[in-house]
Amino acid sequence: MSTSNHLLVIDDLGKSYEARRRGAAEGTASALSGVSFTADPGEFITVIGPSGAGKSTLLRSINRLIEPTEGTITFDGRDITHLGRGKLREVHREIAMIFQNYNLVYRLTAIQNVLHGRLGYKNALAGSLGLYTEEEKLRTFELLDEVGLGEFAYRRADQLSGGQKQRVGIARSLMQEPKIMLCDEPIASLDPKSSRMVMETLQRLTRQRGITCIVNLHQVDFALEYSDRIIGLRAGQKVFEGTPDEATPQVIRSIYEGQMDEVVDVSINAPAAIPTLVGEGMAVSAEAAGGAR
Ligand SMILES: Nc1ncnc2c1ncn2[C@@H]1O[C@H](COP(=O)(O)OP(=O)(O)OP(=O)(O)O)[C@@H](O)[C@H]1O
Repeated sequence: MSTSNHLLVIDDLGKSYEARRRGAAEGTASALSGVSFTADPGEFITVIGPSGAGKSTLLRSINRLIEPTEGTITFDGRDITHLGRGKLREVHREIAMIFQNYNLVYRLTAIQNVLHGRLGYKNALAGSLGLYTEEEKLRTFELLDEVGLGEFAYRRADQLSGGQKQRVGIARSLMQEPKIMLCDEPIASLDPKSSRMVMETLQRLTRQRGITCIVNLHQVDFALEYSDRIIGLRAGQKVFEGTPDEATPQVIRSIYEGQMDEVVDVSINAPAAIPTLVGEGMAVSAEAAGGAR
């Protein structure tokens, strides 16, 4: 596969875990196998698939929070698959990560959390003493404004709503000046209205700043609504890659084969795709339509 011109090239990526459960035979279990795709600047890509399909494994392998056991990851023209710790730390500045549980320090204010986005640029002493430049401090205000949280700058993180916490997480990741944002189920704990705000914020960042977003989602409707491209995983393998228009109800059904009860339809305003599936006798959890997993 040519690595030229793409921001990210994932080639034949695989991950096997040691299977050493009590009573089970020793060996390895494949969580991800032969996954290849590319991502370009400013693209909004979602990864969908049933529980256990390998979505988190894929996302976390890209920045090597999980070490892949096969394949290569080329980021910005550089093979980072086997990069040592020091060099990887430099690369991590440009690969931000957004987590389902926000990963904020709750006793600190929104601003202090956003400043933490600069830690990757500081030595250990400056980081632990919280030595930030005036420019960096000003930047936190701008970024909190940008995600609609200017008035909450001095609010402790534990006094923010879930959607606000996630937007602080997004502002913090922007402090890194990333080229790519990996978002692992960023809206799984949020109600539909907050989910929409977070998705709109992420989409705006890709459009306006040319940041690439790769987002793991359970909410198929949101994937259809916000993505430039959708990747479907099933049992660790890529079984679909295409535009939302190409992700027909039939395609969605094939990705979730036998697990349609996991399809989460959160869209109250545009429930176009899922009712078609329900109409064909597929089960969609009524509880799931509330947006939480
Ligand atoms: N640390 C681990 N050790 C062994 N197996 C693991 C480990 N982490 C994940 N797995 C397995 O790898 C497979 C893929 O898991 P992964 O969490 O990537 O799926 P997922 O699509 O993100 O699921 P979910 O939507 O439920 O979060 C699953 O079968 C899971 O049990």
